[in-house]
Amino acid sequence: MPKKKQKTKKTKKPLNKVNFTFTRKHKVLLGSFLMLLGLALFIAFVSFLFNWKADQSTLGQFGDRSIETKNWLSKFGAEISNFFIYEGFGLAAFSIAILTSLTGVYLFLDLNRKPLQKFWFWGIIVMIWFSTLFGFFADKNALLGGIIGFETNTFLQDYLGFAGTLLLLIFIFITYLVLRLNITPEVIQQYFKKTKKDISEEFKAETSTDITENYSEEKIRVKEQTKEEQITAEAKTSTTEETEEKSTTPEKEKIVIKNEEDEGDLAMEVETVTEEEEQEDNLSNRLVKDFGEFDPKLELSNYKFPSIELLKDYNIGGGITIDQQELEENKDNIVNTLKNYKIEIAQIKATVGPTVTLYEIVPEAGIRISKIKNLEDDIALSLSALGIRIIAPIPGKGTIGIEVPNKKANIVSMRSVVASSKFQHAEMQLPIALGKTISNETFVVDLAKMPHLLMAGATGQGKSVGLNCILTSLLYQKHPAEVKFVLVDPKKVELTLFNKIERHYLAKLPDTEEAIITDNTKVINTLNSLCIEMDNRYDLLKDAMVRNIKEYNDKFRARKLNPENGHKFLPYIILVVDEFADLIMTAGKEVETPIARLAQLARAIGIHLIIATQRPSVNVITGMIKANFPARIAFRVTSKIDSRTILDSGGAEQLIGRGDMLYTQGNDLIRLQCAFVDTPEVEKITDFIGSQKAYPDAHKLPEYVSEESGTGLDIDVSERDKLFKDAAEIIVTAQQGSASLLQRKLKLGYNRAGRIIDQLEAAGIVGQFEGSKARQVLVPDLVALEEHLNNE
Ligand SMILES: Nc1ncnc2c1ncn2[C@@H]1O[C@H](COP(=O)(O)OP(=O)(O)OP(=O)(O)O)[C@@H](O)[C@H]1O
Repeated sequence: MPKKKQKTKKTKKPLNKVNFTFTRKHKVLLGSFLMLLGLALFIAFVSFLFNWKADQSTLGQFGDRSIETKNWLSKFGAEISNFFIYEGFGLAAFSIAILTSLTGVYLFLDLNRKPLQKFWFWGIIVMIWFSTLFGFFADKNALLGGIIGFETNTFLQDYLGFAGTLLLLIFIFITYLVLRLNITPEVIQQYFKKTKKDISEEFKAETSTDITENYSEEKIRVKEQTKEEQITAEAKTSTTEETEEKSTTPEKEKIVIKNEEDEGDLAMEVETVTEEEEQEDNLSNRLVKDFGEFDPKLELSNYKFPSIELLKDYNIGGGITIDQQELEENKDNIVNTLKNYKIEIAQIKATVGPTVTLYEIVPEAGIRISKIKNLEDDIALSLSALGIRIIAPIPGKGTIGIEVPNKKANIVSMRSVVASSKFQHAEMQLPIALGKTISNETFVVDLAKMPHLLMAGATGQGKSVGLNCILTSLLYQKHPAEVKFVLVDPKKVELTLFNKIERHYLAKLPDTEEAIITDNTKVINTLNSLCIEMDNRYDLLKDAMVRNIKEYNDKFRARKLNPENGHKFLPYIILVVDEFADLIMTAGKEVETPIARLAQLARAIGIHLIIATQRPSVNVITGMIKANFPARIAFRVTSKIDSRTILDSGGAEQLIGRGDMLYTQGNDLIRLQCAFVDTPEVEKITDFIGSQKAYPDAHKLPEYVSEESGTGLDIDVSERDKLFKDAAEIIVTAQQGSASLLQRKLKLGYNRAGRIIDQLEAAGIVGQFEGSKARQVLVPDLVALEEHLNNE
């Protein structure tokens, strides 16, 4: 090492002309001088380019003051420019001016001198190189390369010829790039990769804000990602992408840092590791770039949503109409009745709704609201009208509301609510246009936020219409890829129309004929199957490190989840049970348990329940069910008790039927007129959808085999599951004895996967159940497995 140091020192010595024992003042002076000298040279050189011919004759007569030169720096300029440019290096001589100024700057600012040496060294090389190169064109313009350039060029050409000289110059150029600028093929490659990444990131940031939201989560996830996942992720890419993949692996970048402080020119190589690129993120970027975001609708990309024309317009004559006389009469009636109870009114205001008119009363000061509340029944009697509901006080206002039904109710058509901008522009996951409020506003709710709905009402009060209204709302907003219905209809008539859209929108158990479930035992299987689906979805969400279905699907769309690992786009699943009472009476706990389980847990994974019943008695709507269904709809019921069961308060018994309803999502009661959609309208919509290209089959729910059909541990070889061998191979390959692995890889239900694991245990392939840990795999590899199975 010391030898090397000495050597380099020697080579550099001639360049180091500045005496650094100078004091600071000297340096400033010399620095300023050199800066200005450099500038003077520059000016002189530029001027020389224009005036050299004119000044040619004046050269060599420096002493003769009478001879004038055109150079901007006169005689000095002409002489020195001639020396450096014409007789020297040609155009490249400009580097002398630059280097002189630069030296001045270094001295002036008292900077480290090491870089300066390098500037001079490389500056002179560049100068000679350029002048030699320009020497090729000396016959065209002698100034280009100067005499030195011309001479060097001719000298080289004499020995190497034209091609040889050119090749030598190219070699020197490469030497410069490599040694001076540290440009190597890897650096160039790295640069392009980085630019590409930057562009795609920019693109990504613009197109998907959600992705940026998830970025930090994504980062954590990628860090925690197992090696196995990475391998499978990579395996997914085609062979052509493979080469690209290799280059995206974390890569060591060598940066040569030359320690300027060091005596001599000892270069130190510092290995820095470039920021680990996020494998999956990167892969997903590339996939998105190549194929675009995953589009769940692609398979039915030509699907057309039903048009609004399919719905009937019931209010051809315009909006809501009410008789002025009826309004006056009702007002007088209210005022007089209250007067009888010594309640004076300060103000009264009417809001006309589709079915009822709300009279808002401000009582005179000093009248207690509780008094009015207590007189509710008497007032209703005195007004002798059906369906009066008193709201005392109206939440959020200091007024009392009296709702009086209109003599002639206006139908709120489904068409009007579907066409409303509130519904059309609803930024909701599962928007439902329920109907109109008392002030005639379209009422739109998000089923995903509810997250489950309990619906009750005596027969003939509008329940079925209500269900159709909900289903129609979703058909108008959601593509078949985004939502699937599981319909349970013990009455066998209400929902049959939806059979036509089975292969578009319905989900069913494998190996069942009918998608709409009318048989109670099938309901139990379906509910349990939904529980399996729920568990599976939770596994997927956990694996994807997301909290809910929306985030999951966003991530899947952005191709950040690998389908090879069982990931898929998850449609919302909406379970609709018409006539729940019937079901719970016949099946009891067997139905209640999975329903309660789903209601408790399914919100995050996109399974929502809508349960309707005629009899809202406590043995139908049990505490457990009620607790998990915060959103309720009550149509007219026959008794206050029923109203309490469904709404936790009275009121529903005073409704007027025909779609008049109360809606609550846990706090306030909202009176709504349900939108009316008639069977022929539903038929038109389902016909329209049904006539379009469909999926090959209804959406498959996971298989559920009831517990009773399960067998003990000492399973007969002949009774083994048909997928036993496949399962064994998966378990042995992965060396991980877990049922969820089988669920994912073989797309099985939990129970079946569990049974196969039991069979594997009986066969001695996996060890015993060890609580939360995965079972031990007792067979080391596939060859051993083959032997093991042959020896049985
Ligand atoms: N929103 C509504 N607007 C106007 N009329 C309605 C509305 N909802 C229901 N009706 C009227 O009430 C009738 C009964 O409605 P629906 O069939 O929905 O009752 P239901 O509660 O389902 O009865 P059941 O429980 O016996 O099936 C309808 O045929 C219709 O005439």
